[in-house]
Amino acid sequence: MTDAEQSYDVIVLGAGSTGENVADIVVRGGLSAVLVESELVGGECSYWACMPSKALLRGSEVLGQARAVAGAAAAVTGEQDVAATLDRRDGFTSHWDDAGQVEWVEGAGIALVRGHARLAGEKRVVVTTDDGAERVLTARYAVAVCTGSRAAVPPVDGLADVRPWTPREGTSAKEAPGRLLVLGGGYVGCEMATAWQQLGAQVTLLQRGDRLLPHLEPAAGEAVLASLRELGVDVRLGTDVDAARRDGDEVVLSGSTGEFRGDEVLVAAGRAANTDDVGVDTVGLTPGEYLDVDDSLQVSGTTWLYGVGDVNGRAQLTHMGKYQARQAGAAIVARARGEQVDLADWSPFVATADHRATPSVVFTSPQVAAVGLTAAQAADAGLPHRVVEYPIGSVAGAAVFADGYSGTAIAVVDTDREVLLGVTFVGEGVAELLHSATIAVVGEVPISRLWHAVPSYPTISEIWLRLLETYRG
Ligand SMILES: Cc1cc2nc3c(=O)[nH]c(=O)nc-3n(C[C@H](O)[C@H](O)[C@H](O)COP(=O)(O)OP(=O)(O)OC[C@H]3O[C@@H](n4cnc5c(N)ncnc54)[C@H](O)[C@@H]3O)c2cc1C
Ligand SMILES: NC(=O)c1ccc[n+]([C@@H]2O[C@H](COP(=O)([O-])OP(=O)(O)OC[C@H]3O[C@@H](n4cnc5c(N)ncnc54)[C@H](O)[C@@H]3O)[C@@H](O)[C@H]2O)c1
Repeated sequence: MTDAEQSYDVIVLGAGSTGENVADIVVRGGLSAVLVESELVGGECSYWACMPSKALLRGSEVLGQARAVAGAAAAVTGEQDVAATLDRRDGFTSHWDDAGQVEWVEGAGIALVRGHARLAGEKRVVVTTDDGAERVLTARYAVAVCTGSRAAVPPVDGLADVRPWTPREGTSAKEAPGRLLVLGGGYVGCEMATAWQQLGAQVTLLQRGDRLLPHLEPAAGEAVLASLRELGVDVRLGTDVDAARRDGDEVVLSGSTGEFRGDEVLVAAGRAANTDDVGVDTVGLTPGEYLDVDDSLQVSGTTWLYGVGDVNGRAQLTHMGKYQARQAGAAIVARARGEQVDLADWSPFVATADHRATPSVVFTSPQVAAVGLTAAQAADAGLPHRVVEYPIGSVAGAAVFADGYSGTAIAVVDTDREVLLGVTFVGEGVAELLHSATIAVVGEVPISRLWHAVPSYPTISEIWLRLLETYRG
């Protein structure tokens, strides 16, 4: 080590929600850690993803829920104050200032270096700081790459040249665009179309294939499609966009179903791994690819390198990145102490839930809350299963929640073991129901025991009872 080099037990590349948690866990475990961040401490979730997008959606959701209750609806006499909603969004992002998160990092005893980090061989990282200087960091035990992901711009002719919005612009725009084209009908496309249409834009959503939210139960995409159309969004399924151009101030997309014009286009077509400029080639890996990791988040073929969060492509959700961070952090600490790390499913060192029980919520109206396997995934996995479905609107709690409540619950039951493989709820306000399902799936609670988990009356949770009764037949 030269004088200019600094050594830490653990180096963490990227101070998003994942990297922050890896660093925190290893420091709590008695190791020293340094976080390297090239942009804002807190990463996408805080500034350009979860928090601003949910803030953009929440006002419209509250208004919709009030309008769905006779009596209360009479009080909704005005329109949403869009400027105030955008101000509230700006508050959640701390006006894109990370001072609060930096304070947390310092308070947690984690060192912070600002700059662009690149691996430079085993356990060695070179950071290029904003003034162009280089700092060399070496790790005694481990390096965790938590550099996340960015919007993937699909190979559509001319798309990169029309300066499309990515989710960054889609969540941080200072005003609603007049006409917004949304390319992609997955999580981002459905949420952002729901948000901006209700904040004054005229949205056209273009999605290839025959449904929205294709990775979820078909009922989810159907309900969100109906609600987007009711809001006035022009949804075009079966539209594979293959060319883009600017025509004066307009952006024009062409696809298999015609030509579409707007003032802006939001690309919501999936993510790409931030591994293209992180020096992974210096340790024998291919830049641009997701990091291939085992269940303790250790990069295959190494003993010191970890890939945690969006960068491994396993489950690109903030809560799953933080879960992986807790598991990887525990594994790093144990290995540093020379302890054996148990790689069996559900051990304290592995992220088994990535495969078996990933929960997610799409914050559209209705919401889609899902955990574990869909029916199609259970079939693909060759698991013996039965699908049980029930309309949530028939439950007393739902009828009280909103007049004419409409929703669906779907449970996928493993018929050999009589446990739940997956559950999906589609309806207003179902996000908070999801954790009950996650506990049932992770705990592999037998159906016979779930009968004793009595939901309170009159809550939407009574849907559990209806699902169990339907399964029993
Ligand atoms: C519009 C949108 C809405 C979303 N909403 C939700 C939601 O509601 N709930 C949910 O669970 N998930 C949501 N997600 C997904 C969620 O944002 C991600 O899963 C999460 O942010 C990933 O965290 P991460 O720390 O792994 O990566 P990031 O948050 O991407 O953090 C990586 C960090 O590494 C830094 N970095 C990259 N390269 C380098 C380098 N070479 N040197 C130094 N630093 C580097 C980056 O600047 C960044 O700060 C949403 C995503 C989008 C796009
Ligand atoms: N609420 C949440 O938890 C939340 C919200 C937003 C994002 N996220 C995370 O971010 C990830 C990325 O979201 P996303 O919506 O960008 O990706 P996605 O994979 O969910 O959806 C992208 C969609 O774009 C379509 N598409 C791609 N190229 C196309 C083309 N040329 N023409 C027409 N359609 C095309 C695909 O068919 C796909 O359905 C999600 O998978 C999720 O992990 C989570």
